[in-house]
Amino acid sequence: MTVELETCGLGLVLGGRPVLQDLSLRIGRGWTAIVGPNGAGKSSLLRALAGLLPAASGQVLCDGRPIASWPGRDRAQRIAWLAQAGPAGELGGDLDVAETVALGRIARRGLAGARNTAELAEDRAAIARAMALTECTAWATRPLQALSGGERQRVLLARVLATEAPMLLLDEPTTHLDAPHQVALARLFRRLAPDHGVVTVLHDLPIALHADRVLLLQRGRLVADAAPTDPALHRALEQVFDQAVRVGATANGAQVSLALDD
Ligand SMILES: Nc1ncnc2c1ncn2[C@@H]1O[C@H](COP(=O)(O)OP(=O)(O)OP(=O)(O)O)[C@@H](O)[C@H]1O
Repeated sequence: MTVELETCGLGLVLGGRPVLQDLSLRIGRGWTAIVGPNGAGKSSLLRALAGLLPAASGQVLCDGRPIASWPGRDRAQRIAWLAQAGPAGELGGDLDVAETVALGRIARRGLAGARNTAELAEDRAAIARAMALTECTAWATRPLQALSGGERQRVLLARVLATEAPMLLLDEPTTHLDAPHQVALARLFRRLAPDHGVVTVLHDLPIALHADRVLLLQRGRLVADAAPTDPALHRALEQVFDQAVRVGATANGAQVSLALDD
């Protein structure tokens, strides 16, 4: 199954203020990175794509139908959403790691869960696969609350992967991850990209520039939608980030450096 999300002239208003304005784009298969300054509207766009925020104007379509018209279970089987990492205390009470990952299967099947032994085997295999992909198998019986920030982030990613949804909307998935696990995650997104939509909000530009496509938001507007190799994107990034970064083309794509010198 593949899923296509589309925003048509999307506008969002939060707390009486416009947060997104007149945003039109289509997202299907491939890895799309959403970047931009704090408050640009990245998380709000992701939540709107997930059907979690109502449009003030325009609309969000999932496979051509308004996102709000999809029954919850059908939508959950198509789209999985990872929230921005919050304090540990906000997360599921006393659940252990395997139970937390298994919540991804409840999102897919509903509370009744597997209806027969074949579905139960599917659930177990999906949970094991997701935990292996994020390298958290060894912690299966540890309480989620007892993990470090980076370990917890990997478990929450595993929960999203366990849904086996074809469209993954991930808000700052690299938060708390060390460099090797950031790289592992970028490789995973590349591996998933041929038959999934993987949409990641990222502050980490070096990682974002390994996506297939980069969306640059500024003050609620889309200012660039381009391949990471596009020099116009590099110029737009330097401008939007107020010359605090320098972006240049390399043989393999693009390179980002921080402009620390005066
Ligand atoms: N519930 C809310 N009520 C009022 N304003 C909100 C609400 N949520 C977000 N905003 C505002 O909407 C704007 C966009 O927020 P959003 O979280 O989408 O930005 P972002 O690009 O993801 O930022 P960051 O990089 O800091 O995570 C911000 O100005 C924010 O203050």
